[in-house]
Amino acid sequence: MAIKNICCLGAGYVGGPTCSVIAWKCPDVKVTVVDLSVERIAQWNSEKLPIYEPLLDDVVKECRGKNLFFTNDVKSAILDADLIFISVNTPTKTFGNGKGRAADLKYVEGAARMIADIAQSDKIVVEKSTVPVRAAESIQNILYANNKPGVTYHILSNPEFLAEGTAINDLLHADRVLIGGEDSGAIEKLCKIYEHWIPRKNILTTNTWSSELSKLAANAMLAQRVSSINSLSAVCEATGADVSEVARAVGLDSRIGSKFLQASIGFGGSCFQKDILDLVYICECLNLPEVAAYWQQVIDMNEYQKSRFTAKVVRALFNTVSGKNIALLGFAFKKNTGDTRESPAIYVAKTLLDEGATLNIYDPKVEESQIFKDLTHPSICESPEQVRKTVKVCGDAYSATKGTHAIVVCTEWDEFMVLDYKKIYDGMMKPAFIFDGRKILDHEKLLEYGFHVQTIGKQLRKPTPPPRMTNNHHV
Ligand SMILES: NC(=O)c1ccc[n+]([C@@H]2O[C@H](COP(=O)([O-])OP(=O)(O)OC[C@H]3O[C@@H](n4cnc5c(N)ncnc54)[C@H](O)[C@@H]3O)[C@@H](O)[C@H]2O)c1
Ligand SMILES: O=c1ccn([C@@H]2O[C@H](COP(=O)(O)OP(=O)(O)O[C@H]3O[C@H](CO)[C@@H](O)[C@H](O)[C@H]3O)[C@@H](O)[C@H]2O)c(=O)[nH]1
Repeated sequence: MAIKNICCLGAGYVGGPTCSVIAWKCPDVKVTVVDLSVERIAQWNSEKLPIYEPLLDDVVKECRGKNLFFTNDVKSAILDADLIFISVNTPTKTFGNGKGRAADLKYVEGAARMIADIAQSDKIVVEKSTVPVRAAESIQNILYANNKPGVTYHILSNPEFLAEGTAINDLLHADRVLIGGEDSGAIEKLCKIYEHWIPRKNILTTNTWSSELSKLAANAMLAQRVSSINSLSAVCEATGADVSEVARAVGLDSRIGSKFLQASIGFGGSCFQKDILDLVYICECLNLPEVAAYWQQVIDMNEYQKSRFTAKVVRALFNTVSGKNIALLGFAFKKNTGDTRESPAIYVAKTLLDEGATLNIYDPKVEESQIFKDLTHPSICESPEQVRKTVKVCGDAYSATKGTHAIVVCTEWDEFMVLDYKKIYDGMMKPAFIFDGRKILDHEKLLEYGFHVQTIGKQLRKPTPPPRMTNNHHV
Protein backbone atom coordinates (compact mmCIF):
# COMPACT_ATOMS: atom_id res chain seq x y z
CA MET A 1 0.00 0.00 0.00
CA ALA A 2 1.29 3.44 -0.90
CA ILE A 3 2.00 5.98 1.83
CA LYS A 4 -1.10 8.09 2.52
CA ASN A 5 -0.30 9.60 5.86
CA ILE A 6 2.98 11.14 6.95
CA CYS A 7 3.89 12.48 10.37
CA CYS A 8 7.00 14.55 11.03
CA LEU A 9 8.38 14.89 14.55
CA GLY A 10 10.10 18.30 14.71
CA ALA A 11 8.78 21.51 13.12
CA GLY A 12 12.14 23.20 12.70
CA TYR A 13 14.27 24.43 9.80
CA VAL A 14 14.20 20.95 8.26
CA GLY A 15 10.85 19.46 9.29
CA GLY A 16 8.85 22.57 8.33
CA PRO A 17 10.17 23.24 4.81
CA THR A 18 10.65 19.56 3.90
CA CYS A 19 7.12 18.58 4.85
CA SER A 20 5.65 21.68 3.23
CA VAL A 21 7.25 20.68 -0.07
CA ILE A 22 6.15 17.05 0.31
CA ALA A 23 2.56 18.23 0.95
CA TRP A 24 2.71 20.57 -2.03
CA LYS A 25 4.05 17.93 -4.41
CA CYS A 26 1.93 15.03 -3.09
CA PRO A 27 -1.62 16.40 -2.81
CA ASP A 28 -3.09 12.98 -1.96
CA VAL A 29 -0.81 12.49 1.01
CA LYS A 30 -1.77 13.98 4.38
CA VAL A 31 1.26 15.51 6.08
CA THR A 32 1.14 16.37 9.78
CA VAL A 33 4.07 18.19 11.36
CA VAL A 34 4.22 18.01 15.13
CA ASP A 35 6.41 19.63 17.73
CA LEU A 36 6.64 19.68 21.50
CA SER A 37 6.81 23.47 21.42
CA VAL A 38 3.35 25.02 21.58
CA GLU A 39 4.77 28.39 20.53
CA ARG A 40 6.44 26.99 17.40
CA ILE A 41 3.29 25.24 16.25
CA ALA A 42 1.24 28.40 16.87
CA GLN A 43 3.69 30.30 14.66
CA TRP A 44 3.44 27.70 11.88
CA ASN A 45 -0.33 28.19 12.02
CA SER A 46 -0.05 31.99 11.95
CA GLU A 47 0.66 34.60 9.28
CA LYS A 48 4.28 34.96 10.46
CA LEU A 49 6.04 31.62 10.17
CA PRO A 50 8.70 30.82 12.79
CA ILE A 51 11.50 30.78 10.20
CA TYR A 52 12.32 33.06 7.32
CA GLU A 53 12.99 31.15 4.13
CA PRO A 54 12.37 32.50 0.62
CA LEU A 55 9.26 30.93 -1.02
CA LEU A 56 8.27 29.08 2.14
CA ASP A 57 5.28 31.33 2.86
CA ASP A 58 3.81 30.62 -0.57
CA VAL A 59 4.15 26.85 -0.24
CA VAL A 60 2.68 26.80 3.27
CA LYS A 61 -0.23 29.04 2.28
CA GLU A 62 -0.98 26.77 -0.66
CA CYS A 63 -1.25 23.58 1.43
CA ARG A 64 -1.95 24.48 5.06
CA GLY A 65 -5.36 23.22 6.16
CA LYS A 66 -5.71 21.11 2.99
CA ASN A 67 -3.15 18.30 3.31
CA LEU A 68 -0.58 20.04 5.53
CA PHE A 69 -1.19 20.40 9.27
CA PHE A 70 0.86 21.72 12.17
CA THR A 71 -0.16 20.46 15.59
CA ASN A 72 0.97 19.57 19.11
CA ASP A 73 -1.27 16.52 19.06
CA VAL A 74 1.57 14.03 18.81
CA LYS A 75 -0.59 11.07 19.71
CA SER A 76 -3.09 11.30 16.86
CA ALA A 77 -0.36 12.14 14.36
CA ILE A 78 1.67 9.06 15.25
CA LEU A 79 -1.35 6.75 15.46
CA ASP A 80 -2.56 7.77 11.99
CA ALA A 81 0.81 7.79 10.20
CA ASP A 82 2.16 5.15 7.82
CA LEU A 83 5.53 6.87 7.75
CA ILE A 84 7.15 9.03 10.45
CA PHE A 85 10.06 11.37 9.87
CA ILE A 86 12.25 12.04 12.88
CA SER A 87 13.42 15.57 12.22
CA VAL A 88 14.40 16.74 15.67
CA ASN A 89 17.51 18.66 16.67
CA THR A 90 20.79 16.80 17.28
CA PRO A 91 23.00 19.45 18.90
CA THR A 92 26.52 18.97 20.21
CA LYS A 93 26.56 17.52 23.73
CA THR A 94 27.20 20.14 26.38
CA PHE A 95 27.94 17.79 29.26
CA GLY A 96 29.18 14.30 30.12
CA ASN A 97 30.96 11.86 27.86
CA GLY A 98 31.79 13.42 24.50
CA LYS A 99 30.97 16.94 25.78
CA GLY A 100 31.65 19.59 23.14
CA ARG A 101 31.96 17.02 20.34
CA ALA A 102 29.51 14.11 20.26
CA ALA A 103 25.98 14.64 18.95
CA ASP A 104 23.40 14.71 21.71
CA LEU A 105 20.82 12.11 20.71
CA LYS A 106 18.40 12.79 23.55
CA TYR A 107 15.79 14.34 21.24
CA VAL A 108 16.09 11.49 18.74
CA GLU A 109 15.74 9.04 21.59
CA GLY A 110 12.76 11.01 22.92
CA ALA A 111 11.11 10.88 19.51
CA ALA A 112 11.72 7.13 19.20
CA ARG A 113 10.26 6.56 22.68
CA MET A 114 7.15 8.54 21.75
CA ILE A 115 6.66 6.37 18.67
CA ALA A 116 7.23 3.18 20.67
CA ASP A 117 4.71 4.29 23.32
CA ILE A 118 1.99 5.40 20.93
CA ALA A 119 2.15 3.27 17.77
CA GLN A 120 -0.48 0.53 17.38
CA SER A 121 0.28 -0.44 13.77
CA ASP A 122 3.29 -0.93 11.46
CA LYS A 123 5.36 2.19 10.79
CA ILE A 124 8.17 3.20 8.51
CA VAL A 125 10.40 5.34 10.72
CA VAL A 126 12.71 7.64 8.81
CA GLU A 127 15.79 9.26 10.32
CA LYS A 128 15.85 12.72 8.75
CA SER A 129 17.92 14.32 11.51
CA THR A 130 21.68 14.23 11.04
CA VAL A 131 22.95 11.47 13.31
CA PRO A 132 26.15 9.54 14.06
CA VAL A 133 26.77 6.38 12.04
CA ARG A 134 24.78 3.46 13.46
CA ALA A 135 22.19 5.66 15.19
CA ALA A 136 19.50 3.68 13.36
CA GLU A 137 20.51 0.69 15.47
CA SER A 138 19.75 2.62 18.68
CA ILE A 139 16.41 3.77 17.27
CA GLN A 140 15.55 0.18 16.40
CA ASN A 141 16.44 -0.98 19.92
CA ILE A 142 14.22 1.67 21.49
CA LEU A 143 11.32 0.95 19.15
CA TYR A 144 11.37 -2.76 19.90
CA ALA A 145 12.16 -2.39 23.62
CA ASN A 146 8.57 -2.66 24.78
CA ASN A 147 7.75 -5.24 22.17
CA LYS A 148 4.16 -4.67 21.08
CA PRO A 149 2.92 -7.81 19.33
CA GLY A 150 1.88 -7.20 15.75
CA VAL A 151 3.68 -3.84 15.35
CA THR A 152 6.61 -3.88 12.93
CA TYR A 153 8.98 -0.98 12.32
CA HIS A 154 11.09 -0.43 9.22
CA ILE A 155 13.86 2.04 9.88
CA LEU A 156 15.30 4.10 7.04
CA SER A 157 17.96 6.78 6.89
CA ASN A 158 17.04 9.73 4.67
CA PRO A 159 19.37 12.61 5.52
CA GLU A 160 18.49 16.12 4.42
CA PHE A 161 20.89 18.20 2.32
CA LEU A 162 18.99 21.50 2.07
CA ALA A 163 20.85 24.69 2.93
CA GLU A 164 19.12 27.54 4.73
CA GLY A 165 18.24 30.52 2.58
CA THR A 166 17.70 28.24 -0.42
CA ALA A 167 15.76 25.44 1.29
CA ILE A 168 12.72 25.36 -0.99
CA ASN A 169 14.78 25.40 -4.15
CA ASP A 170 17.13 22.79 -2.75
CA LEU A 171 14.18 20.56 -1.91
CA LEU A 172 12.53 21.06 -5.30
CA HIS A 173 15.72 20.52 -7.29
CA ALA A 174 17.74 18.24 -5.04
CA ASP A 175 21.00 17.02 -6.61
CA ARG A 176 20.12 13.71 -5.03
CA VAL A 177 17.82 12.19 -2.46
CA LEU A 178 19.57 9.59 -0.35
CA ILE A 179 17.72 6.67 1.20
CA GLY A 180 19.55 4.09 3.27
CA GLY A 181 17.94 0.95 4.58
CA GLU A 182 17.71 -2.80 4.52
CA ASP A 183 14.04 -3.27 3.68
CA SER A 184 13.44 -2.86 -0.03
CA GLY A 185 9.66 -2.54 0.39
CA ALA A 186 9.99 0.40 2.79
CA ILE A 187 12.67 2.01 0.61
CA GLU A 188 10.39 1.71 -2.40
CA LYS A 189 7.51 3.41 -0.57
CA LEU A 190 9.66 6.38 0.41
CA CYS A 191 11.07 6.54 -3.14
CA LYS A 192 7.53 6.81 -4.46
CA ILE A 193 6.93 9.92 -2.33
CA TYR A 194 10.01 11.68 -3.73
CA GLU A 195 9.27 10.50 -7.26
CA HIS A 196 6.37 12.96 -7.31
CA TRP A 197 9.00 15.56 -8.24
CA ILE A 198 12.52 14.09 -8.16
CA PRO A 199 13.62 11.99 -11.16
CA ARG A 200 14.23 8.39 -10.14
CA LYS A 201 17.84 8.54 -11.32
CA ASN A 202 18.49 11.18 -8.66
CA ILE A 203 17.21 8.96 -5.86
CA LEU A 204 20.12 7.02 -4.48
CA THR A 205 19.65 3.98 -2.27
CA THR A 206 22.41 2.60 -0.06
CA ASN A 207 22.83 0.61 3.10
CA THR A 208 21.84 2.40 6.31
CA TRP A 209 25.36 3.11 7.54
CA SER A 210 26.54 4.54 4.21
CA SER A 211 23.58 6.88 4.20
CA GLU A 212 24.22 8.08 7.76
CA LEU A 213 27.93 8.57 7.10
CA SER A 214 27.36 10.29 3.73
CA LYS A 215 25.54 13.15 5.46
CA LEU A 216 28.44 13.80 7.83
CA ALA A 217 30.91 13.36 4.96
CA ALA A 218 29.09 15.84 2.71
CA ASN A 219 29.08 18.54 5.38
CA ALA A 220 32.70 17.84 6.31
CA MET A 221 33.81 18.14 2.69
CA LEU A 222 31.81 21.32 2.06
CA ALA A 223 33.21 22.95 5.19
CA GLN A 224 36.66 21.74 4.23
CA ARG A 225 36.46 23.73 1.00
CA VAL A 226 35.55 26.87 2.93
CA SER A 227 38.42 26.32 5.36
CA SER A 228 40.78 25.61 2.46
CA ILE A 229 39.98 28.86 0.67
CA ASN A 230 40.03 30.76 3.96
CA SER A 231 43.50 29.39 4.74
CA LEU A 232 44.63 30.63 1.32
CA SER A 233 43.10 34.04 2.02
CA ALA A 234 45.75 34.52 4.71
CA VAL A 235 48.44 33.70 2.16
CA CYS A 236 46.91 36.20 -0.27
CA GLU A 237 46.92 38.98 2.30
CA ALA A 238 50.59 38.30 3.01
CA THR A 239 51.69 38.17 -0.61
CA GLY A 240 49.56 40.44 -2.75
CA ALA A 241 47.59 37.66 -4.41
CA ASP A 242 43.81 38.13 -4.51
CA VAL A 243 41.79 35.21 -3.12
CA SER A 244 38.87 35.83 -5.50
CA GLU A 245 41.22 35.52 -8.46
CA VAL A 246 42.79 32.41 -6.96
CA ALA A 247 39.35 30.87 -6.28
CA ARG A 248 38.30 31.57 -9.85
CA ALA A 249 41.47 30.16 -11.36
CA VAL A 250 41.34 27.06 -9.19
CA GLY A 251 37.57 26.55 -9.51
CA LEU A 252 37.66 26.54 -13.31
CA ASP A 253 39.40 23.18 -13.10
CA SER A 254 36.38 20.96 -13.64
CA ARG A 255 37.84 18.42 -11.23
CA ILE A 256 37.70 21.04 -8.47
CA GLY A 257 34.61 23.09 -9.40
CA SER A 258 33.77 26.65 -8.49
CA LYS A 259 31.23 26.30 -5.67
CA PHE A 260 31.98 26.80 -1.99
CA LEU A 261 35.20 28.69 -2.64
CA GLN A 262 33.99 32.04 -1.33
CA ALA A 263 36.48 33.25 1.28
CA SER A 264 34.71 34.70 4.32
CA ILE A 265 34.99 35.55 7.98
CA GLY A 266 34.43 31.85 8.58
CA PHE A 267 31.56 29.45 8.22
CA GLY A 268 28.64 29.44 10.66
CA GLY A 269 25.28 27.75 10.86
CA SER A 270 23.92 24.97 13.00
CA CYS A 271 25.39 22.13 10.96
CA PHE A 272 29.00 22.36 9.80
CA GLN A 273 30.75 22.66 13.12
CA LYS A 274 28.38 20.29 14.93
CA ASP A 275 28.61 17.59 12.28
CA ILE A 276 32.39 17.75 11.91
CA LEU A 277 32.82 17.64 15.69
CA ASP A 278 30.63 14.56 15.66
CA LEU A 279 32.72 13.00 12.89
CA VAL A 280 35.89 13.75 14.86
CA TYR A 281 34.40 12.14 17.95
CA ILE A 282 33.30 9.06 16.00
CA CYS A 283 36.83 8.70 14.56
CA GLU A 284 38.34 8.94 18.03
CA CYS A 285 35.94 6.32 19.33
CA LEU A 286 36.92 4.10 16.41
CA ASN A 287 40.57 4.56 17.39
CA LEU A 288 41.38 6.50 14.23
CA PRO A 289 43.25 9.48 15.75
CA GLU A 290 44.90 10.55 12.48
CA VAL A 291 41.53 10.76 10.74
CA ALA A 292 40.08 12.66 13.69
CA ALA A 293 42.96 15.16 13.64
CA TYR A 294 42.53 15.67 9.89
CA TRP A 295 38.89 16.76 10.20
CA GLN A 296 39.47 18.70 13.42
CA GLN A 297 41.76 20.94 11.40
CA VAL A 298 38.77 22.16 9.33
CA ILE A 299 37.25 23.57 12.51
CA ASP A 300 40.55 24.90 13.84
CA MET A 301 41.08 26.79 10.57
CA ASN A 302 37.60 28.28 10.90
CA GLU A 303 38.35 29.51 14.41
CA TYR A 304 41.61 30.96 13.12
CA GLN A 305 39.80 32.79 10.32
CA LYS A 306 37.25 34.34 12.68
CA SER A 307 39.92 35.50 15.12
CA ARG A 308 42.26 36.67 12.34
CA PHE A 309 39.52 38.86 10.88
CA THR A 310 38.46 40.33 14.21
CA ALA A 311 42.07 41.01 15.20
CA LYS A 312 42.49 42.85 11.91
CA VAL A 313 39.55 45.11 12.77
CA VAL A 314 41.01 46.00 16.17
CA ARG A 315 44.53 46.50 14.76
CA ALA A 316 43.32 48.84 12.04
CA LEU A 317 41.42 50.93 14.57
CA PHE A 318 44.76 51.85 16.18
CA ASN A 319 44.72 48.81 18.43
CA THR A 320 41.95 50.09 20.57
CA VAL A 321 38.22 50.04 20.05
CA SER A 322 37.46 51.02 23.62
CA GLY A 323 34.85 53.77 23.52
CA LYS A 324 34.47 53.47 19.75
CA ASN A 325 31.10 52.97 18.14
CA ILE A 326 31.08 50.24 15.48
CA ALA A 327 28.29 49.20 13.12
CA LEU A 328 27.79 45.51 12.40
CA LEU A 329 25.93 44.94 9.14
CA GLY A 330 24.42 41.48 9.23
CA PHE A 331 24.00 39.11 12.13
CA ALA A 332 22.63 35.95 10.47
CA PHE A 333 25.15 33.22 9.59
CA LYS A 334 24.44 33.75 5.87
CA LYS A 335 22.07 35.79 3.74
CA ASN A 336 18.37 35.00 3.23
CA THR A 337 17.89 33.49 6.66
CA GLY A 338 17.11 34.86 10.10
CA ASP A 339 19.08 32.01 11.70
CA THR A 340 21.99 33.05 13.90
CA ARG A 341 23.15 29.67 15.14
CA GLU A 342 26.98 29.67 15.25
CA SER A 343 26.97 32.90 13.27
CA PRO A 344 30.48 34.38 12.96
CA ALA A 345 28.83 37.75 13.71
CA ILE A 346 28.35 36.61 17.31
CA TYR A 347 32.09 36.03 17.61
CA VAL A 348 32.88 39.41 16.05
CA ALA A 349 30.40 41.19 18.34
CA LYS A 350 31.67 39.43 21.44
CA THR A 351 35.30 40.27 20.71
CA LEU A 352 34.56 43.92 19.99
CA LEU A 353 32.40 44.21 23.13
CA ASP A 354 35.15 42.57 25.21
CA GLU A 355 37.54 45.19 23.79
CA GLY A 356 35.24 47.96 25.02
CA ALA A 357 33.43 49.00 21.83
CA THR A 358 29.78 49.94 21.61
CA LEU A 359 27.85 48.34 18.75
CA ASN A 360 25.03 49.27 16.42
CA ILE A 361 23.70 46.10 14.81
CA TYR A 362 21.43 45.79 11.80
CA ASP A 363 20.22 42.63 10.10
CA PRO A 364 17.27 42.58 7.71
CA LYS A 365 15.79 39.35 9.15
CA VAL A 366 17.14 38.75 12.64
CA GLU A 367 14.81 39.94 15.38
CA GLU A 368 16.17 42.27 18.08
CA SER A 369 15.21 39.73 20.76
CA GLN A 370 17.34 37.07 19.04
CA ILE A 371 20.38 39.36 18.87
CA PHE A 372 20.14 40.06 22.60
CA LYS A 373 19.50 36.40 23.34
CA ASP A 374 22.71 35.47 21.49
CA LEU A 375 24.84 38.23 23.00
CA THR A 376 23.63 37.76 26.58
CA HIS A 377 24.12 34.00 26.54
CA PRO A 378 26.33 32.98 29.50
CA SER A 379 28.96 31.57 27.10
CA ILE A 380 29.23 35.00 25.45
CA CYS A 381 28.99 37.58 28.21
CA GLU A 382 29.33 37.96 31.95
CA SER A 383 27.01 40.91 32.29
CA PRO A 384 23.77 40.98 30.28
CA GLU A 385 23.07 44.50 31.64
CA GLN A 386 26.35 45.69 30.16
CA VAL A 387 25.40 44.20 26.76
CA ARG A 388 22.06 45.97 26.87
CA LYS A 389 23.83 49.24 27.56
CA THR A 390 26.45 48.88 24.84
CA VAL A 391 24.49 47.27 21.99
CA LYS A 392 21.83 49.03 19.97
CA VAL A 393 19.79 47.13 17.39
CA CYS A 394 18.86 49.38 14.47
CA GLY A 395 16.08 49.25 11.90
CA ASP A 396 18.20 49.97 8.83
CA ALA A 397 21.79 50.26 7.66
CA TYR A 398 21.79 54.08 7.55
CA SER A 399 20.79 54.57 11.17
CA ALA A 400 23.16 51.76 12.21
CA THR A 401 26.18 53.39 10.58
CA LYS A 402 25.47 57.03 11.45
CA GLY A 403 28.11 58.54 13.72
CA THR A 404 30.15 55.31 13.94
CA HIS A 405 33.93 54.92 13.61
CA ALA A 406 33.76 51.74 11.58
CA ILE A 407 31.49 49.33 9.74
CA VAL A 408 31.96 45.56 9.80
CA VAL A 409 30.05 43.58 7.16
CA CYS A 410 29.35 40.18 8.69
CA THR A 411 26.63 38.80 6.38
CA GLU A 412 26.45 39.00 2.59
CA TRP A 413 22.88 40.41 2.32
CA ASP A 414 22.25 41.75 -1.19
CA GLU A 415 20.94 45.03 0.19
CA PHE A 416 24.37 45.85 1.63
CA MET A 417 25.80 45.96 -1.89
CA VAL A 418 23.52 48.76 -3.04
CA LEU A 419 23.65 51.15 -0.09
CA ASP A 420 24.63 54.77 -0.70
CA TYR A 421 28.13 54.55 0.77
CA LYS A 422 28.90 58.20 -0.01
CA LYS A 423 26.03 59.21 2.23
CA ILE A 424 27.14 56.69 4.85
CA TYR A 425 30.73 57.98 4.71
CA ASP A 426 29.57 61.56 5.20
CA GLY A 427 27.64 60.59 8.33
CA MET A 428 30.53 58.71 9.98
CA MET A 429 33.40 59.75 12.29
CA LYS A 430 36.70 60.26 10.46
CA PRO A 431 38.82 58.46 9.61
CA ALA A 432 36.00 56.13 8.56
CA PHE A 433 36.76 52.40 8.33
CA ILE A 434 34.93 49.60 6.62
CA PHE A 435 35.76 45.91 7.00
CA ASP A 436 34.14 43.76 4.36
CA GLY A 437 34.06 40.27 5.85
CA ARG A 438 32.15 38.91 2.87
CA LYS A 439 33.90 40.49 -0.11
CA ILE A 440 30.66 41.91 -1.49
CA LEU A 441 31.38 45.64 -1.71
CA ASP A 442 32.92 47.78 -4.43
CA HIS A 443 36.22 48.47 -2.70
CA GLU A 444 37.54 50.91 -5.31
CA LYS A 445 34.45 53.11 -4.92
CA LEU A 446 34.73 53.00 -1.14
CA LEU A 447 38.38 54.06 -1.35
CA GLU A 448 37.42 56.94 -3.61
CA TYR A 449 34.85 58.12 -1.07
CA GLY A 450 37.64 58.21 1.50
CA PHE A 451 37.00 55.01 3.46
CA HIS A 452 39.86 52.98 4.88
CA VAL A 453 38.90 49.57 3.52
CA GLN A 454 39.99 46.12 4.53
CA THR A 455 38.65 42.81 3.28
CA ILE A 456 39.48 39.13 3.23
CA GLY A 457 42.26 37.75 1.06
CA LYS A 458 43.29 40.95 -0.67
CA GLN A 459 45.55 43.89 0.17
CA LEU A 460 43.90 47.21 -0.65
CA ARG A 461 45.52 50.57 -1.23
CA LYS A 462 45.10 53.56 1.09
CA PRO A 463 42.03 55.75 0.43
CA THR A 464 42.14 58.55 -2.08
CA PRO A 465 43.34 61.62 -0.13
CA PRO A 466 40.73 64.38 0.14
CA PRO A 467 41.31 67.39 -2.19
CA ARG A 468 43.94 69.76 -0.69
CA MET A 469 42.69 73.03 0.75
CA THR A 470 44.56 75.99 -0.78
CA ASN A 471 44.38 79.76 -0.65
CA ASN A 472 45.78 80.14 -4.15
CA HIS A 473 42.66 80.31 -6.32
CA HIS A 474 44.72 80.40 -9.53
CA VAL A 475 46.31 77.03 -8.94
N1 LIG B 1 18.98 23.49 9.64
C1 LIG B 1 19.36 22.94 8.52
O1 LIG B 1 19.55 23.62 7.52
C2 LIG B 1 19.57 21.45 8.42
C3 LIG B 1 19.78 20.88 7.16
C4 LIG B 1 19.96 19.51 7.05
C5 LIG B 1 19.89 18.71 8.18
N2 LIG B 1 19.69 19.27 9.41
C6 LIG B 1 19.55 18.38 10.56
O2 LIG B 1 18.14 18.22 10.80
C7 LIG B 1 17.87 18.11 12.20
C8 LIG B 1 16.89 19.20 12.61
O3 LIG B 1 17.50 20.45 12.42
P1 LIG B 1 16.68 21.81 12.52
O4 LIG B 1 17.59 22.88 12.11
O5 LIG B 1 15.37 21.62 11.83
O6 LIG B 1 16.43 21.87 14.11
P2 LIG B 1 15.42 22.84 14.87
O7 LIG B 1 15.98 23.02 16.23
O8 LIG B 1 15.08 24.01 14.04
O9 LIG B 1 14.07 21.97 14.99
C9 LIG B 1 13.96 20.80 15.72
C10 LIG B 1 12.57 20.77 16.37
O10 LIG B 1 12.36 19.48 16.94
C11 LIG B 1 11.51 19.67 18.08
N3 LIG B 1 11.52 18.45 18.88
C12 LIG B 1 12.49 17.98 19.71
N4 LIG B 1 12.12 16.79 20.22
C13 LIG B 1 10.89 16.51 19.72
C14 LIG B 1 9.99 15.43 19.86
N5 LIG B 1 10.29 14.36 20.61
N6 LIG B 1 8.81 15.49 19.19
C15 LIG B 1 8.49 16.54 18.42
N7 LIG B 1 9.31 17.59 18.24
C16 LIG B 1 10.50 17.57 18.88
C17 LIG B 1 12.08 20.91 18.73
O11 LIG B 1 11.14 21.49 19.61
C18 LIG B 1 12.38 21.78 17.50
O12 LIG B 1 11.32 22.64 17.19
C19 LIG B 1 19.23 18.19 12.88
O13 LIG B 1 19.70 16.88 13.07
C20 LIG B 1 20.10 18.91 11.87
O14 LIG B 1 21.46 18.58 11.99
C21 LIG B 1 19.50 20.62 9.55
O1 LIG C 1 31.89 29.47 -0.26
C1 LIG C 1 31.35 29.53 0.85
C2 LIG C 1 30.15 28.85 1.17
C3 LIG C 1 29.62 28.96 2.45
N1 LIG C 1 30.23 29.73 3.38
C4 LIG C 1 29.65 29.85 4.73
O2 LIG C 1 29.42 28.55 5.22
C5 LIG C 1 28.30 28.52 6.10
C6 LIG C 1 27.31 27.46 5.71
O3 LIG C 1 26.69 27.83 4.49
P1 LIG C 1 25.71 26.84 3.69
O4 LIG C 1 26.35 25.52 3.57
O5 LIG C 1 25.32 27.50 2.45
O6 LIG C 1 24.42 26.81 4.65
P2 LIG C 1 23.82 25.71 5.65
O7 LIG C 1 22.39 26.02 5.79
O8 LIG C 1 24.66 25.63 6.88
O9 LIG C 1 23.91 24.32 4.85
C7 LIG C 1 24.89 23.32 5.11
O10 LIG C 1 24.50 22.53 6.20
C8 LIG C 1 23.22 21.88 6.03
C9 LIG C 1 22.90 21.19 7.32
O11 LIG C 1 23.46 19.94 7.44
C10 LIG C 1 23.32 20.93 4.84
O12 LIG C 1 22.08 20.26 4.66
C11 LIG C 1 23.69 21.72 3.59
O13 LIG C 1 23.84 20.83 2.49
C12 LIG C 1 25.00 22.45 3.85
O14 LIG C 1 25.32 23.28 2.73
C13 LIG C 1 27.72 29.95 6.04
O15 LIG C 1 28.18 30.68 7.16
C14 LIG C 1 28.29 30.51 4.76
O16 LIG C 1 28.40 31.90 4.79
C15 LIG C 1 31.40 30.43 3.07
O17 LIG C 1 31.95 31.14 3.91
N2 LIG C 1 31.91 30.31 1.80
